[in-house]
Amino acid sequence: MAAVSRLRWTMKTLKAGLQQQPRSITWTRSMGHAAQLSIDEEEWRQPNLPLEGLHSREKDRGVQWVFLGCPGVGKGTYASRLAKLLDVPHIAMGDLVRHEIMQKSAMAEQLQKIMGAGKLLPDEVIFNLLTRRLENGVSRGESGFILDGFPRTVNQAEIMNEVADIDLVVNLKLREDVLVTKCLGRRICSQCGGNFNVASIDVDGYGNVPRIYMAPLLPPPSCSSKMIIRADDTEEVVRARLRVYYEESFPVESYYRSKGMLLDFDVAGGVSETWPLLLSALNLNDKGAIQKRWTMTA
Ligand SMILES: Nc1ncnc2c1ncn2[C@@H]1O[C@H](COP(=O)(O)OP(=O)(O)O)[C@@H](O)[C@H]1O
Repeated sequence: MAAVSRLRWTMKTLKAGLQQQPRSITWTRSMGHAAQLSIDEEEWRQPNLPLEGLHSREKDRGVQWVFLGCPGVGKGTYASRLAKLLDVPHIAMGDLVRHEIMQKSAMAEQLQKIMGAGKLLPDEVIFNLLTRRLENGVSRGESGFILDGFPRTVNQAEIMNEVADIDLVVNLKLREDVLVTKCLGRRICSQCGGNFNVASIDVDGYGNVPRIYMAPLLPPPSCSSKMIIRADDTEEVVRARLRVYYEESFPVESYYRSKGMLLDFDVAGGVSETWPLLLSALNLNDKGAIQKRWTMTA
């Protein structure tokens, strides 16, 4: 019950946060460009995450985690796997937006246009969709969440911080040339909604950047004739989304890093290679149990 009332409270405050937005939006604009950020060395220290405490602090609720990272980095893939493992819902903001567009609501056309240009949607819309999704979850008895694609601006992170305890923020990282190839290779089954990727990636390393190999993730025969490509996965729009990420979302990494909540994680290759490394970085085993006390150091 504690989790339910907390979420209800969260929803109320999210709405209140929206009403206060004009003030915060001004603040975000002045912070909204990576070039204006000065990152001091303190911020780059690795966090001492209270991962074990996370379970003992509130035994009656699931984890409340956030996944950050550029388009194509694999947020959806790893967030959904972890959500299954930890028995919490995977809430992908992009999916909520696409679902809203499919409902052909009054604002669908406008949303489609903004999304099709690779831009961010207004916070009002985002909080509205998120609030609705969380409320539905509460009524179904859900507890905890892994958010993917939210928050994407410091303003969103600030409001979220006021209304919910985020336990951990996982920041997935991958070199940009691979991100673009991955986005262009994305395919979705129009029937079952499964996500696949036809890109075969094998790029040499340079300097400190390691070689990356990722085998394609091909659909089963039952899906292969039903593959569709997201309208915003063209090269032009992917590059626009990356630009938006660096300007608007990159500061969110610094925001959480300075709070000691951010876990940076380099995607090492395909799922079979990366997944065990991610579990290990999160101190989890493949049954979702905590392996050992979190001892991350600087
Ligand atoms: N938190 C958010 N704030 C504003 N717009 C969002 C947010 N999340 C998703 N969107 C919109 O939905 C689009 C698709 O999001 P998503 O599926 O998460 O794509 P990506 O592959 O870029 O991570 C974004 O380009 C943006 O237009």
